[in-house]
Amino acid sequence: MVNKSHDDTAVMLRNVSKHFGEVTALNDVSFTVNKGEIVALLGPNGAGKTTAISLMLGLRKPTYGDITLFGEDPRTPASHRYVASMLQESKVPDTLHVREVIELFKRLYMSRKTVEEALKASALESKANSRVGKLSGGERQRLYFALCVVADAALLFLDEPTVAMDVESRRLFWEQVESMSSLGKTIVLTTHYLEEADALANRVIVINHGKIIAQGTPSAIKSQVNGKFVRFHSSNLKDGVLSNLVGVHHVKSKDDLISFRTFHPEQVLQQLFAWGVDIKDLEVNSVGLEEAFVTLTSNRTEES
Ligand SMILES: Nc1ncnc2c1ncn2[C@@H]1O[C@H](COP(=O)(O)OP(=O)(O)OP(=O)(O)O)[C@@H](O)[C@H]1O
Repeated sequence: MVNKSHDDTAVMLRNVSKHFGEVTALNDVSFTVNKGEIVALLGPNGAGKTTAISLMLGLRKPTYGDITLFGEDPRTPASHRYVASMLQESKVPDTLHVREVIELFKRLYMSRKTVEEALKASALESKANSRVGKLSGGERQRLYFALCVVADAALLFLDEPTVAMDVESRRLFWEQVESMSSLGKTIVLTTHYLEEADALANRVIVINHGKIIAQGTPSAIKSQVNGKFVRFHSSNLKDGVLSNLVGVHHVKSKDDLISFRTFHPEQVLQQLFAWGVDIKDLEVNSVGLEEAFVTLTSNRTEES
């Protein structure tokens, strides 16, 4: 039984599990997405991200648990008018022209957005009269995004939306997603580009083996493993010196370039200086989201 909600919740999953025979793709997952939020689902291959999207879209039925979109069951036609999606297996007929497909979606969603606006948002103006079958992989992805733009739906599900896009297209896509969010659209995306989640998402939900293992703002996720990367050149650092220091991890050395991770860079460097280690071109950087993600999903624990 689904409860109607009239609050700020756009998406709600409560104790959702999905089994495919012996495989547990999602295991007791609960989260909400508020109206206007951009939430990124992150996780390694097979983590359960696409399964979560397909359940939220009502394409599959959860084995256990409840899901609502704006208080409605996603499998009821009523909820479909709010939603547009870019899925990994998206397809449109190759023989249609780009402009025709966008026009078709505009009519389907009875949207007031214009075809020109969608072409511009996806930088496809010059391809408007090309057949879909002639588009490159990246242009095809941009077409699927143009369909989301023209649909003008309140809620967007984007499953690995920037796969095959070049750097410039990806930047344009980020700008467009941000501007849609500023207009109050709610966006749920999956991505393997962790810098994308860092750049775009208000909140990141990290999934591994069908379970949520962390969630929060990108900086909160990073702070869960808030060590520093230290890198420098040295001509006289002896092998094994760093590995024997307490709180120094992942020591790597190649020729005279040394790198390691630590929660206490000041103390470690002070010690090295005191020992007369020659240190040049020193860099101390915060751990990026990518590193945080790898650490979280590989279940490594490190003492400080
Ligand atoms: N239709 C299906 N039948 C059987 N098993 C499935 C099915 N769909 C997904 N799975 C399994 O469920 C698990 C989660 O898959 P899912 O596609 O949701 O992962 P993902 O996080 O989206 O991965 P990727 O990043 O590779 O797209 C995997 O073990 C997958 O093999």
